[in-house]
Amino acid sequence: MSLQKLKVAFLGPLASFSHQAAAESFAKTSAELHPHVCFADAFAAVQQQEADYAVIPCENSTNGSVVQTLDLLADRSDLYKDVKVCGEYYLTVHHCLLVHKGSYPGGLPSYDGKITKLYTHPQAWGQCDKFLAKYFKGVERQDVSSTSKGAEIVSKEEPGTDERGGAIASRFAAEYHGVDALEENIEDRADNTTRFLILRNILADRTAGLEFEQPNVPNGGDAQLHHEATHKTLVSFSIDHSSPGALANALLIFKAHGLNLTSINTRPSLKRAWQYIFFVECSRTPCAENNDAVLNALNDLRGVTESCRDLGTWKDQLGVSII
Ligand SMILES: O=C(O)C(=O)C[C@]1(C(=O)O)C=C[C@@H](O)C=C1
Repeated sequence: MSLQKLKVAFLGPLASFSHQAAAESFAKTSAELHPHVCFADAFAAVQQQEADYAVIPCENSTNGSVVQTLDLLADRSDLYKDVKVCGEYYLTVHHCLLVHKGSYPGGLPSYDGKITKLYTHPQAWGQCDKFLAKYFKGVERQDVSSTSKGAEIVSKEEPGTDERGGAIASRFAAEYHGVDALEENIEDRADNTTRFLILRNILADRTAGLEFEQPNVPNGGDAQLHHEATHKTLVSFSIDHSSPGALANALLIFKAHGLNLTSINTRPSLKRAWQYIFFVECSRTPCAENNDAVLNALNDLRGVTESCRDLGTWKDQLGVSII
């Protein structure tokens, strides 16, 4: 293995939640963290082996799937054919409403209703529904490339203009961009958590032997040491929509190989309206008898699907089972 530091790509600018997830998940290594302006650039960096890993959000416990990530995993134009998932990381996400420094020294009680525009990443709106409905009903919302980008925009506002902005981002972003938090913990649920996928290039020798392990396991704690983690696998496929039972047949294959289905997502195929790419996640507790279960299931799936792709297997950071 080369002595060069590991390079980890994430959605920037610095102080995004992706930055936090990348820093925490690679805390035990002396990895270099590289911000990218969009998820696609982080995927491309891994495909081109400019980065060893990318840390990409895929799902939030309050607001569901990150569709931008599913679309990149769908890889309809074969741009990221060597990119696979090798790990996951769960980050508790606390949002703040950030405003230009000094604009409301009295915090939320001193707010005069004059914010005309809110900025954040599209995923964050649905995580703060209740707070936004209570204080910012009808205020224009502008999607930006990340929560940290929103904080940066607010930090650069010219004071004294009619346009006043607010950004939804982390306390870390407030400190990094030098803006104030009008209110903290504005997420609908205190347990608001985003799951990040760790991606690597399967052709890269440098990362082949490394197994990703979350340093601060959310529910397992010490018990994890005495238990065998389950493994998760992500597969995408498309089927012949006109054939009755095509989807049922594909799903039955997972059962036949002892793979437990844990989630199903879809995205439009973009070949024909109302036809889909299916994303199936399944899990198994590794043992001698099921070592080849994923391989065999994929072989069988190829027989009943139009296209099928193995998107990787990794250690489940939540589920533990007794050996
Ligand atoms: O905008 C950011 O800070 C990100 O890292 C992206 C992202 C996401 O897409 O889910 C990450 C965590 C939060 O759920 C909100 C936004």
